Amino acid sequence: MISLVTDKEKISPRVIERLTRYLRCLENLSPDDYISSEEMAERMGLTAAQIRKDLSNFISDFGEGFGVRGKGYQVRILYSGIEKILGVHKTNNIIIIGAGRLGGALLAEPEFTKESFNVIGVFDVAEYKVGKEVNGIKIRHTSEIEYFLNTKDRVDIAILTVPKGVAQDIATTLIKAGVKSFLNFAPLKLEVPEDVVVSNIDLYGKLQELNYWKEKVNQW
Ligand SMILES: NC(=O)c1ccc[n+]([C@@H]2O[C@H](COP(=O)([O-])OP(=O)(O)OC[C@H]3O[C@@H](n4cnc5c(N)ncnc54)[C@H](O)[C@@H]3O)[C@@H](O)[C@H]2O)c1
Repeated sequence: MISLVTDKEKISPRVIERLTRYLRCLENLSPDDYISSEEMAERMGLTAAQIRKDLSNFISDFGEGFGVRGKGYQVRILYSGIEKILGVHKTNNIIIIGAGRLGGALLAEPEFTKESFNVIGVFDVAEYKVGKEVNGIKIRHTSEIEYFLNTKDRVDIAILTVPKGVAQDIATTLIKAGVKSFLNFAPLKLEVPEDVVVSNIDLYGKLQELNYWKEKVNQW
């Protein structure tokens, strides 16, 4: 229905990050309402120009932008458009490797029972965890991964919540079996081929960033 990237090469990761925030901003609004870039900017602590610039990277299937002159963006259209850009309007099958503290917490997250991000498998090496269920999903032994990937549904994203020392080997095995996207929590840079994407989550790094900005704000 809506939204094509005009030129993927030009889209920076920052724009994609802001798109996910736009979705969060829109999801509490009435779908039939319109919202201006100024109102969105105020709600999100951004500038209206930034929002307009981000959204101008994309066009609708009708060859138009998202906004309606004098009215702003219709919530429903902008929301579904951004979902389409991000690919979250379709089901993404996820596996989690490492059912420890972090993996267990992610599994308990209700977002992962939604259709758009659907956890279809969880793997761990600890025998005493294998066979247990978390959030209705049975933990399988890591040795079953390759069989699982060859026989079950397509896996779109693998989340790595394993110790640093085993993460690369696991990623390599998964890549050989066709997994192309990783959300990596292990504190190392995964070596992956060009056609594989990795998003690293580093909470400690975020705290350091925050600390920098906290100090800056105190100086202003
Ligand atoms: N990115 C961040 O901000 C952040 C924050 C906390 C932890 N971490 C990292 O996330 C990872 C998990 O942390 P945690 O606190 O959940 O650890 P944890 O020890 O509680 O869990 C790790 C799990 O991985 C399993 N495991 C070990 N080897 C495995 C293998 N070969 N195959 C499958 N499973 C295996 C263990 O049995 C355990 O259940 C660690 O690498 C940690 O450094 C990152």
